[in-house]
Amino acid sequence: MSVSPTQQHSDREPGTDEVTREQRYVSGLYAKLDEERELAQTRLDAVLGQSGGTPQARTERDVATSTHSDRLAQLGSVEQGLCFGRLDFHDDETTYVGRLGLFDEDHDYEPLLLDWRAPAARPFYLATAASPEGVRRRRHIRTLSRKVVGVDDEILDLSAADQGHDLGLAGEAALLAALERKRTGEMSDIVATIQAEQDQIIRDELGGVLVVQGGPGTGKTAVALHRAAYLLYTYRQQLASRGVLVVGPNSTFLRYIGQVLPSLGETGVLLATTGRLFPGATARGTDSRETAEVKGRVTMVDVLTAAVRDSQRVPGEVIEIVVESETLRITGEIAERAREKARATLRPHNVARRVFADSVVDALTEQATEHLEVDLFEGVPEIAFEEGESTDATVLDTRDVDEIRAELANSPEVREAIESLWPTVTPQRFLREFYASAERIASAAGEWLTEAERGLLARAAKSPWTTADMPLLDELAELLGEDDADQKAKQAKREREERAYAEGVLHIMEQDDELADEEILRVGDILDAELFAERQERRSALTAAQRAARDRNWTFGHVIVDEAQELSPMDWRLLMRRCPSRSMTLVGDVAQTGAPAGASSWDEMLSPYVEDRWRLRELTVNYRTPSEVMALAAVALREVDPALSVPTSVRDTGNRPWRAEAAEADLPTFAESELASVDGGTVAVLVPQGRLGAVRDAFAALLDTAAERLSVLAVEEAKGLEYDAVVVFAPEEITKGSARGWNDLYVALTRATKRLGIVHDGPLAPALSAASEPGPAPG
Ligand SMILES: Nc1ncnc2c1ncn2[C@@H]1O[C@H](COP(=O)(O)OP(=O)(O)OP(=O)(O)O)[C@@H](O)[C@H]1O
Repeated sequence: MSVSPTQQHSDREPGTDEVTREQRYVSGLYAKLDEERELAQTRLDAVLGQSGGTPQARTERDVATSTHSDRLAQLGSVEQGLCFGRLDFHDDETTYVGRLGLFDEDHDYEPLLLDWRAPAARPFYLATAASPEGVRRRRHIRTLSRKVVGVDDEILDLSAADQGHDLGLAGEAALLAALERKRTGEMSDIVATIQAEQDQIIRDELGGVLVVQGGPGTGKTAVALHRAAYLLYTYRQQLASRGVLVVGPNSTFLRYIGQVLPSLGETGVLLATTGRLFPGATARGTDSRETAEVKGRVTMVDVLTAAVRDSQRVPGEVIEIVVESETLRITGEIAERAREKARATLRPHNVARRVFADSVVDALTEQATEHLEVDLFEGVPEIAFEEGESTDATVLDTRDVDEIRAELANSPEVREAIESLWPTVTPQRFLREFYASAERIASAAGEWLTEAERGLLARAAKSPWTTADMPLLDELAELLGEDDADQKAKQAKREREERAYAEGVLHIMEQDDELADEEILRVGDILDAELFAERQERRSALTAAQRAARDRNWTFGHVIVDEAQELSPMDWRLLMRRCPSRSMTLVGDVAQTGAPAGASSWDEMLSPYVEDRWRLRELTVNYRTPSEVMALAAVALREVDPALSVPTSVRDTGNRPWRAEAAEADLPTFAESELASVDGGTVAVLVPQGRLGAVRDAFAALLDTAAERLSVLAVEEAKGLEYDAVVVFAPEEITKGSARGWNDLYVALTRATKRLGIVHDGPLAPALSAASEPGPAPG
């Protein structure tokens, strides 16, 4: 059974004196918050005011600066809704719950406010009348800025246990108020009203792969983001240095969720689309669905491997190189031998190139020294060898040979010849040249792709990168590798220097310690030089997230993927490289898969990486979409898979979805009427990809005046988003747009928080017609 917004369950209507009482406490908390801010600011100012001093003093200052700045940012982010809950226990204890922890230093650091992530705050989310966990009353405190505007109480005794809470909702009044609010185009946090099934997921252990499956609007995105905040709070030491990565389907979606983590006081999380996960290339173009599907197949690994091998050439004709009037020859045999040696190392292409080059230069050196010896002996009368005298005595000693070798290796002609046979190449250049050559595509992909599929890969060298290219570039980066021997030597030197410096600092600090107190743990006991050097690096001005964004080899402490069903097998290979520890949270809904290369089962998606070692949690309650809208969406879901059912909606609105037959040009009229109905809320018009251009043209004038509240999007772009009212245009065309057309329509129909309408200018499936009612006439 759903609960209508007017049916809010407050067990007792708390009077105004309760509000006044809570105001007093909440005002005290804000006063404490101000005090903490002032303290952090004073400390920061003091540190910033200092200058000069020893290297140790500078290091300490840097650490202090970043600590106080972080604290200030955190204290600044919790201003809205600082305190949102209170628990009264049977033993007369009272606890307040909020966005961060505040303590009373004058009274033994007694908690004034508990951070929502602290274990002691858990009953706020989990306690029910049937299992109250010692809680007598749960109170939601509603605030506007610093003012308490209301409280909602639940008394958790058994008499309340069967009061129709069939969805097991905690804090229904506060929850329904949160769900009824107008959407602004930015997602809000749900910290005050997290439900028990969501809390279990948020606080699930850090290790291993956790899959969260749930229908539309069940809070998967919200849960994923709160989990990021929870993990950073609970495992800060482990995660702060490696960072947490949150992957979303597109940049509109990332903008939509961008404010949630900062509002929870967390700024060190890297948000990215897969199109941004290859440093050094940015996806600006789009592929057709068919091309994206081919590029996403795991067989692309074989194709690229073959393409890289094809680039390791044996010359058709002997390459002649004239060095100091001598003609040296790279024959097919020499190149073949060098290639075999280099491939036998199993090293990536650019790294194995040294072996190839060495082998060719060796062969050329042999030719050159042979010539020289012949020249030296020319005209010298033959003298018979004495018995026992070596017959292979050479005139050139090893130093001469080394010199000749070095000269050959550095000669531009030799280098050019080697480059033509085994080029040093970046992933970007390789892929551009590959796409631009039908011949290379045919040679590498002949065994794996049909002619038509190969045709989909071909494109001009100057075309922009696409999202589906990113995992291919990443794969190539692995296959090609980087000959970074010189860079590594420099890095090792820098690390040695840093360690020596850190040892110096520790030595000074230890001397101070010894003078101070023999009993106290000394710095060296708890921090060795290596760790200290690492920390030095960590406190560099960049956060882990920022450093990770620039480094392809960065591995994250935890990776969260939203809309995980959309990722292709090639995307997964890239992501798994970024998270060798396999500490991951994957949230999605296989019924909403739109990408042709996306997954239809979690098992199929994950088994190549973790076999069956992943755990599944499900979300079953829909917080976004009212039940009337879900009844219509269920029509689309049945077409996706008759065995699936829609999640249960928390709310009814009494508004059945409407339908109207009208042309593209009439859409703005419907949108205007929806804008009026949602009174300041948001409206989206979702259309088939092929009609987007024409529909946007029709909306040019309206978008000028209502851009803040109105979006016109192709269905694919609406993934993960929500609006107060949604108008879906040409549903038949959406379903016919791709092999996953019904999934796309299901996504479109489940974006509305309040109202849904369908406009069609072609036929409408009878089941869709039956689940809606005739709506307004156009104009
Ligand atoms: N416990 C909660 N309290 C208040 N609001 C909630 C709660 N859980 C979810 N919501 C709200 O429900 C809406 C849907 O949540 P969310 O976008 O996370 O769902 P989703 O499962 O990711 O949906 P989809 O698969 O359709 O993208 C959001 O507005 C979210 O804020």
